[in-house]
Amino acid sequence: MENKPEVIHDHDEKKSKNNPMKGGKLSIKDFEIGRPLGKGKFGSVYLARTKEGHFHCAIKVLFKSQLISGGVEHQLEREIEIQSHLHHPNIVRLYTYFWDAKKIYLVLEYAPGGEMYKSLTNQKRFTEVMAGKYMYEIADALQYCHHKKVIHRDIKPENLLIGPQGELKIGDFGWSVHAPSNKRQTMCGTMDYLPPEMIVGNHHSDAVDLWAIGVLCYEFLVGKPPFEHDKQADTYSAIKVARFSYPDYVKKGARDLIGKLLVVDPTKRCTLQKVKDHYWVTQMVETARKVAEQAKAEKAA
Ligand SMILES: CCc1cccc(CC)c1NC(=O)n1cc2c(c1)/C(=N\C(=O)c1ccc(N3CCN(C)CC3)cc1)N=N2
Repeated sequence: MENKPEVIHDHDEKKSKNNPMKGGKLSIKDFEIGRPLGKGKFGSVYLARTKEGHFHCAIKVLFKSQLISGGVEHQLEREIEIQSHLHHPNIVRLYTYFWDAKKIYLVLEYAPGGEMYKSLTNQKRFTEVMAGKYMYEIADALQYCHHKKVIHRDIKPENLLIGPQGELKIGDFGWSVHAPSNKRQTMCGTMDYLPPEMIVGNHHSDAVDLWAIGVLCYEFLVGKPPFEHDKQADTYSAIKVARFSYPDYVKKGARDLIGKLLVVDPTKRCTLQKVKDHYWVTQMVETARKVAEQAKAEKAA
């Protein structure tokens, strides 16, 4: 049976032509662009679908000029390098990217639930069940990242999205690095999530993400972060000694978990496995599962 390279080659050629996510050189012409989904500092994100196969995705359009004036082009390179190799249900997939003369396009997984911070703002604060379920999901995603030696370093509601089943998805790896790192970039935006070791300027490890999910859990339950103060100096001094208080409605289980994450000494913080196994988290995940099951049963009835 003679070898038929041209047939095999054509077959591959057809596959990559039909499925633009595979192999073929992509351009914005391969997509139909839908409504704008969000606006960020360096660009906007649009709902999109491939012309061939109608594959739904989100395309983030970044202007080269803005990246250069922001001095963040290598940060984008790192973000692409890191996020394109992460495959986890609670992390937004970066399928591929391409560029033209003026712009860079990131083809991302579409998260139809929208932005976590808007959901938190609209609801003021989440129920314990939602907060506990989100804590399990983000701990699972970060455990996967840390296992691959990736530290996120910028966990906060603004970088989180909501998936088709209401699940949390980490949407942005702009500040992530390969561990261990003592990279000190000029931080922009809020310092509410900064851990003591990043303020004092020491070498920091993946434990910075443990601190951040402690702040996140508090903000999910209370509607604002634990160290928020009008004056930046007050925020810093509260963070350095982990000084914060709870409103009365925050219950024992949640206080126990947060208290094990917001620990000044990074080596003493609760591990991600212990977060996933924490009695409050497992209780909330189980309740969320039952509520979802009940809702599905009612829908089917
Ligand atoms: C440029 C945007 C940006 C800057 C910085 C960080 C991030 C990550 C969060 C991003 N977003 C980003 O990369 N994104 C990647 C994404 C993505 C954003 C996204 N979806 C949405 O943004 C979205 C927004 C609203 C929405 N609806 C609102 C109204 N509801 C009634 C129905 C649902 C539904 C989906 N899917 N993949």
